[in-house]
Amino acid sequence: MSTPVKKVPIHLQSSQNRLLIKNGEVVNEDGITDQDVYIEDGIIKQLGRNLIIPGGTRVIDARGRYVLPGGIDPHTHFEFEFMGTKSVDDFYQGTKAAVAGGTTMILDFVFPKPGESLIDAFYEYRQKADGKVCCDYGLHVCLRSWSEQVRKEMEILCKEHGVNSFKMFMTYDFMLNDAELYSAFEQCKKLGALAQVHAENGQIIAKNAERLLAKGVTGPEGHELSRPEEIEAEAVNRACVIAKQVDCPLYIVHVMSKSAVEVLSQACKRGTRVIGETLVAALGTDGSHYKHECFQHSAGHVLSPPLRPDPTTPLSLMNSLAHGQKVYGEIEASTIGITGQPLNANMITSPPIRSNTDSSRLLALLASGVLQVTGSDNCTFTKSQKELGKNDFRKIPNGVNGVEDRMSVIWEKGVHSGVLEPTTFVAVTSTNAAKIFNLYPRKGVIAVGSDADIVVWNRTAVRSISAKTHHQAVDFNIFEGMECHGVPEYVIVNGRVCVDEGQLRVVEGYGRFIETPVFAPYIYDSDKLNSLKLEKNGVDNEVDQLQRIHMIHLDEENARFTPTLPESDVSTPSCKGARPEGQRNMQQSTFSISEELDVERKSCIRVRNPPGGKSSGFW
Ligand SMILES: NC(=O)NCCC(=O)O
Ligand SMILES: [Zn+2]
Repeated sequence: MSTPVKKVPIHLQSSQNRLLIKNGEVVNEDGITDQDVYIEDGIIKQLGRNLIIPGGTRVIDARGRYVLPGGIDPHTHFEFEFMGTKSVDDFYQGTKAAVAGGTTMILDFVFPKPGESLIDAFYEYRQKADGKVCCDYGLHVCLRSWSEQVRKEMEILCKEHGVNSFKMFMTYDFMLNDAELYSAFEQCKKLGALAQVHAENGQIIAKNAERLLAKGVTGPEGHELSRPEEIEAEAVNRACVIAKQVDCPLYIVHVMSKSAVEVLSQACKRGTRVIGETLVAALGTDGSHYKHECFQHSAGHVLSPPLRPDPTTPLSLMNSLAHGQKVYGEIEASTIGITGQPLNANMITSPPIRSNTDSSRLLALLASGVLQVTGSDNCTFTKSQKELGKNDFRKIPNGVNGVEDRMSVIWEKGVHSGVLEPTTFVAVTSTNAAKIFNLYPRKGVIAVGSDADIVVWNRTAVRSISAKTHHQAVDFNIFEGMECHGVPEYVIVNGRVCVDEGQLRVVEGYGRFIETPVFAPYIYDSDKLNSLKLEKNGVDNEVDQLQRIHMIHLDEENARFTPTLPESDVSTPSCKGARPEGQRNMQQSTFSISEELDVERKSCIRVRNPPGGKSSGFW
């Protein structure tokens, strides 16, 4: 079977396009600067004010707006065959919705059928996705069993197909047992890949569910009752313990509860190398919906692990995201000496060694910063699909929306409400995912040489979320009615303006599969990442810059330049496949979006790294 690599028709390529985003404030994870951004051939070529640019360049006036790296959603399940049905957002509708919300790259999960080879399943996903995606995408691969064959195929996927992460489940009928997890983690470590785990104790859930059903609890409330917080926390702890035995970096997907965060904190203190991802669902809403009298409403909120009834959960998770950033930039390694692993030498900053009491306090802070990434886990089922579990909560297809609303909801609940800095928002919605999955600095940052995946963010505009107006295929939205300050006014995907003054203009098949090389420096060698000096406030020194940007890719293969298979296997999406939602001549003249939102202009960097530099590493 050939690898389905596609070429975008020449008239849809962005290579000839030139774009200047003028007068905005560029927000990266480490600071906010007043900069114009000049883009050519889908790449950021210059940053600064008063740039010299070619005539005929389209200009977007971003006065009063933030200019952010496009969102990276590390967790989606488009057209996923699961629980006897298939999620309704496919790779077209799902990535279209992503772009509408300011996300310019997603990572989905290859899920093999029972007994199917991982490689075949990977090819099938490439075939499903390549002709449909409206933005760039990458793939994690799920392990639904363990065998020698799986071990070998993991190696092939890493070495030949640009996969660097494998997800394992501790629940569902395809869960791995502890010994199997141990072996899979060993193999991840050997390959330089990242082990991802869905942490819930599946055996206990099954027993709890039987008991609840026997008592007559059949509705969606039984879903959460059968999988309380400690079921999640126990599995998180177990995954951490197993990973630590083989010193394998671990990524816990969808951390949904305060108990799970607490366990993660403890594991960090013991030196486990663990990254926590939480979901926009958990940050934006809670488990009170399971008590709703309408089945469609409560079932519409069913996902695993479930939303938590404790109403303090969303804010607590948001605080953990906020701490993660602050702490990693501020704490001196020698202060924490007793932890061993969590901090690396690059975190050493100027403050003096503190007292033991201070040390404990900082240690506690460090431990609380265990969440670094936000995903959507977008896995959408319509109201009628959710009816599959009308008489038995175990059969309600698990999953909710989020790919479109992730950025707005996290801005609203995080930045607008004063918990997150805009820089932290960028870190947890984009940069950290880019680093963890070895996409940085191609993705996740506005720097010279990076892909032009950019959002012009209007933080004063307000929109109301509704299933009636969202761009997803699903007929339900867990954030229905939420008012969000923060609207993506322009979304630029690889240099192409795909949201233009709020109008969605995506092209089906425009996105590319992006390889994720193994041994991500952020995970395995943060010294290397820290040695990278990005040009974030200067005019292009193009050759040097591009060399620096690409040097961190240990595997020199770069999906942008190198198709996975020979040219003969390259397939081109037909005209049928290319579905422009509206195109625009990017050479058109300058226009201004609004003068009235003009903010105080400042010509210098407003937010800086802490003295001594801010670490880029997690441990
Ligand atoms: N999370 C969820 O409920 N659905 C998607 C599949 C999974 O990640 O478990
Ligand atoms: Zn998932």
